[in-house]
Amino acid sequence: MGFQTSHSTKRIQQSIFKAKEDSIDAHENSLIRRTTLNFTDHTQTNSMFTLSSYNSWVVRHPSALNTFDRLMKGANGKRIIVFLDYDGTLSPIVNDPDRAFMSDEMRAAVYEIATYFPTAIISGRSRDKVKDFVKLNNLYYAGSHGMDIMAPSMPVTSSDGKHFGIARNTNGIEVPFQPAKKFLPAIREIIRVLKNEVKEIKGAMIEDNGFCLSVHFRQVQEKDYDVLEEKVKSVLENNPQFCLTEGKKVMEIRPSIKWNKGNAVEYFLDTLGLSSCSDILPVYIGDDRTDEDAFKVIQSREQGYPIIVSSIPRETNALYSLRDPSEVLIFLSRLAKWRRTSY
Ligand SMILES: O=P(O)(O)OC[C@H]1O[C@H](O[C@H]2O[C@H](CO)[C@@H](O)[C@H](O)[C@H]2O)[C@H](O)[C@@H](O)[C@@H]1O
Repeated sequence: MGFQTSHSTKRIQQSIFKAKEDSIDAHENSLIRRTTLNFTDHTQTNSMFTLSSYNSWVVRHPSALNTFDRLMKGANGKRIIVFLDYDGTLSPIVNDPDRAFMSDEMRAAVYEIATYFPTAIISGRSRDKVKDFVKLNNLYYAGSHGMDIMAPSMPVTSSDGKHFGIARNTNGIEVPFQPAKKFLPAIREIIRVLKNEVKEIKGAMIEDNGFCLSVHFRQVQEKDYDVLEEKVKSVLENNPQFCLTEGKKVMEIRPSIKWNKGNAVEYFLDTLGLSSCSDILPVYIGDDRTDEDAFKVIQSREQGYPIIVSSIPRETNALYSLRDPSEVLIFLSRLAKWRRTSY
């Protein structure tokens, strides 16, 4: 890499660096678990340090399971709305993105939750793909990090002109809200170019997420990171209307519009007619950096529970935490039971 790096190059470098941090995170994660299981392990000193940093982090972001009764006390008389991320929240992170299946138990828990509370899944995946994984019809879906929303069929009442309401075609049939529609041809072209560019890099994979795309490198050898970075960089330089965000061993290319998972939460609340209600309690559960936008929105409303899924300490706008999808399942089951038994 030369000395005179452009702004976008720096952003890509930061992204790759953060993604490398994720591999450290994963390592730390396994150390935490080993410490829990085996105190005589020779990595004990490091692990103990990691465990103690987790313990001090969880004081600031208390477990939503340990504080469940307190949270439910605060929910009494309120209308709960549930927002769920998919990967890393409802399904465990796996090597092959096409095999990130959720368990039947999780599906049953989400189904029951959605019978009691308005529920939406907000994913970075394409809306169709996440729906294919979840396979439930009693909830709402937003794909492409909120850039493709199938919301309730209520008219939008937002007075600030920010939202455009539910679009309908001439037969009165609902169509999704898609604020990045005009970028579709460019996205298709970027996917075509990148697929061709990375085909020689073992393990690299381009995922079409509808209004954005993912460049996966979970299975790429570290020696090939730089060359992959160069390829993504040159595509971005030719497409300045797009930007890069990062997730777990993935670079995501998306249109540079001010629309994210936080806007999607606001949009759902608007279309549900709940935006200005003082008695609502949105619960948002997510594990990724892109979920931080939604955590911020919920925090700024000063009503609701933003919950991060993480088994390692992380900078976050969430107030509460759960360690992994298995804890998400316990939380959702307890929430359903609370609703079943308290009404
Ligand atoms: O918003 P999400 O539903 O959390 O989607 C974010 C990205 O999730 C997927 O990638 C991640 O999970 C994969 C399967 O476990 C894993 O292989 C990958 O390394 C993770 O980054 C999805 O494939 C991406 O397109 C989403 O953007």
